[in-house]
Order: sequence, then C-alpha cells, then structure tokens
Amino acid sequence: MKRSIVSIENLSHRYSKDWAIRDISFEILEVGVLGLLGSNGAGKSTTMNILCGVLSQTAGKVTIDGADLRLEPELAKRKLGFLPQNAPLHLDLTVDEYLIYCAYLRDIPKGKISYAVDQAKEKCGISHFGKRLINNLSGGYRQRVGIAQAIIHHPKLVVLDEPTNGLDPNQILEVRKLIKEIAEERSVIFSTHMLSEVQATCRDIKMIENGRLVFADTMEAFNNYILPDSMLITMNNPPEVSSFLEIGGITDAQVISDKTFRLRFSASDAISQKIIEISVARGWELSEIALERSSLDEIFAQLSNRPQPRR
Ligand SMILES: Nc1ncnc2c1ncn2[C@@H]1O[C@H](COP(=O)(O)OP(=O)(O)OP(=O)(O)O)[C@@H](O)[C@H]1O
Repeated sequence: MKRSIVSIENLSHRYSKDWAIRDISFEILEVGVLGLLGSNGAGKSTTMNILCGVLSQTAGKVTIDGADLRLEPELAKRKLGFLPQNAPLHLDLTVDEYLIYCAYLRDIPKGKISYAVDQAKEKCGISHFGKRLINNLSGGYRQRVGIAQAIIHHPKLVVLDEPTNGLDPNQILEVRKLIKEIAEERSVIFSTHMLSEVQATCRDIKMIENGRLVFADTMEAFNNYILPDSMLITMNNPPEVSSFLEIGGITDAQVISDKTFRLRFSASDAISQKIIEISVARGWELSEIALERSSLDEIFAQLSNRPQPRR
C-alpha cells in the first residue's frame, strides 16, 4: 500500500479578518509529483507557506513524516526542501559557493558537504557549472540551482512554488523533466495556476478555489472529469438547427453563424462519428468538426459549486 509522507488536517488561515483557506485536508504520498492547482488568490501560496513552516496556520495541523510542524518545527523542517517562487539565489556567488553555503544552513556535517554538493549538482545537471557565477546562468539553469539547494540535504518532501514561471518553452520542458526525476525517490509538491503544468508533470492533483479544496484525485480522474461535452461544427448545407436535437445524445444546439453550430452532448462514445455519418447521409456537407473542452475557469466554477469536495 502507498504510504503518505504528509498529512494536512483541517487547515485554515486568516489574514486579519479574512479567511484565505478554510478547512483543507489532504495527504501527500511519499513518492511522486503532486500538483496544487488554483487560480490567482485561491490560497496556494498560503497553503505552501504553511506547509514549509514559513507561516503559522490559524487552525489545523500539518505532519511531515510523523513530525508535527508546529510542535516539532526543527525536526519537520529537516525533512523538507523548499524552492519559493523567487528562488533565494545569491547572484554574486558561484554555483559551488552558493550550494556549500546552503549545505551549511542545512546542517550537513562539514566532512560531507563536498559530496552533498556534488550529488545535488549531478542530479540537477549542473556539474559543469560549479565555478560559474549564478548571475551568468540562464533562467532555466538558475532554476536548476534553486532545485539543487532544495534537495541538497536529501529531504523526503520537496515543495516548489510555481517552478516553471518565467521560463522559455525549452527550459520549461527541462525543468519538468528534472522535477519528475527528483520525484522518483521522494515526494514533490508544486503549485501552479496553469492546468497544462499539472497535466504534464503530476500523478495526483489537488485543486483549491476560494480557499477551499474543490478536487483531490489522480490526474487520470481529473482528465476524465473534463472530457469534452460540446463540439463546434461547420456545414456548407446545414439543416434547421432543430434537426440536430433529433440526433440521439445531442442535448443542445446553438447557432454561431449561418454555417456554424455548437452542439452539446451527454457523455457518449463516438458522437462525432455519428454526426459525420448523418451529415453524409443527409447531404449537410460537413466541413469542420472540433471537440471543445471546458476552460479552466469553467472547471473551477463547476468544481467550486459542487456540494462535497472529493478527497
Ligand atoms: N499577507 C496577506 N495579508 C492579507 N491577505 C493576504 C495576504 N496574503 C494573501 N492574502 C489573501 O489571501 C488569499 C489567498 O492568497 P494566496 O496568495 O494564498 O493565493 P494564491 O493562490 O497563491 O494566489 P497567487 O497565484 O496570485 O499567488 C487572497 O485573497 C489574498 O489576497
């Protein structure tokens, strides 16, 4: 059975009088990548900051590998590595100098620092940049240095706040690959407001909206949840819009222009195949058909309105 490394129970936080997060509970498994998805202001950073011990919660409990973050903060924090949204890099140090400094901060015994630095550099693909000033590295490599400092003490949990923000497409692919690699032997949680980031990297997904947990399941379950439920069709010789409603499985038909319509359908296999066949049989001259997925905003809205969040 898969073991969890982090337990978050009924976590709530209030800044002055407004609640930023309310009654959030979930577990994080000891291996793999978990994505924390939410729109701006949803409560991601508040949750991440509490999880890292940077912010003390108003109510609730966080346990990391059995250590209560509030009661045993030092023990709990030894088990985690953190890369905040703005990586805490010293641009005027070389990669080696910076990682040695981080190793001291992490209380790694003097005799083991050099080995720890080499291992972290190797894991993050920056061994050849040891003598390079961080200021002279590209954004993608700076982010690798940030991840190296987060894993230098072999934490069981690594927390990454929007780790691909501001990177170019190639750098994003490289950092995603690195995140997956470091998650082969530990738990990684990262926050993002981009669905594509979570879909590309994560096994599990937690979604928060307006401070509440609105979805918690596997990425596969999430992808099933957002299966397309409408399509845009264009026909050179379309029928009356009401004709579409006579097709089994079509629940709504909307006129977009003379020749283009949006059809909504109930969960049904091969509905587009059916439309194509009927269109050919009746001479509607179908020229284009495209399935539409819900936008992230629609998904957030749907999930936020659900009565019971799924754990
Ligand atoms: N220091 C603070 N004082 C008062 N309110 C705050 C503070 N930090 C965050 N908030 C509020 O708490 C709520 C949650 O904010 P939080 O930063 O956790 O969201 P987020 O999901 O990380 O958003 P973003 O992606 O924009 O960083 C928001 O309404 C925000 O305005």
